[in-house]
Amino acid sequence: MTTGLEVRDLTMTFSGVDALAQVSFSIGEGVWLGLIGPNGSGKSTMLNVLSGLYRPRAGSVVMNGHDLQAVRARHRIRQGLSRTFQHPQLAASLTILENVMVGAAHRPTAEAPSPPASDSGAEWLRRLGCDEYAEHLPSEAPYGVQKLAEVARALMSAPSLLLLDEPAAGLSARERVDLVAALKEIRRHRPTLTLCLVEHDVGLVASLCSELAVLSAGRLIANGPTQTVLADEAVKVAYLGTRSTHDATP
Ligand SMILES: Nc1ncnc2c1ncn2[C@@H]1O[C@H](COP(=O)(O)OP(=O)(O)OP(=O)(O)O)[C@@H](O)[C@H]1O
Repeated sequence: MTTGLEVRDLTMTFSGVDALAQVSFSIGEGVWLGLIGPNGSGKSTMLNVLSGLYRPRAGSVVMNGHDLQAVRARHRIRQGLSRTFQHPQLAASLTILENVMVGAAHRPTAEAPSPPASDSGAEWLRRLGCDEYAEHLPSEAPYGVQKLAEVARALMSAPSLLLLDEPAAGLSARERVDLVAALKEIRRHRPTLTLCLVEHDVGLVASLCSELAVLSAGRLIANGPTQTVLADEAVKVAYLGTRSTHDATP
């Protein structure tokens, strides 16, 4: 059985226009892949297809050897696929810690029903540097903490594949530094976690991901080791809109 994620010939069409056109790539188990591309290139559409919110017109998504086509969005989490959203979707009436604990209710059946103490909600909040807000409501916490709380909630479901949709969007420079530290902490504690990171901050992506996949107008224009992809002429053109001596490398 192949572990990790395999995306084969995915096509997603809105009103006759391909938001994704025959996109194929794979992410090996434990690999962190950055999915980048200009505005409107199809990154969020890809995450929505992977998480089952959108049904593709063609193609398949295979995770750890299982074809997810017939698996509904809400059941994919029990198969080990978890995600965050660009704008954190936390329950307003629950504390940050209570929100994080909600993730434990969606652990895969193969996992212990309740996480070990070393993987408790409080422990993840501490690792991600936001434990001081554990008992606060989301509205009382900084935006960066709300975004990290959503990541912690996703981790509580014990995913083998985590999809992060623009975790740095809306964060201050300081919060971005904290985010990178928090994500590195996740890698330290979950070395087998496979991660797909959608993000506009290419420097941040390059500091975390060993591989990149680049979308442009719904097509995959590059995929491979981070530094190789960033040196690719087609990638520079997609980002800068012109062939030039400027460097897309952060
Ligand atoms: N629900 C939808 N209905 C119609 N068109 C859509 C829908 N979602 C996305 N699109 C279109 O699909 C294309 C890809 O959009 P998508 O949001 O996936 O791009 P993106 O790379 O995530 O962009 P951004 O970086 O700005 O978030 C765009 O042309 C967009 O207008």
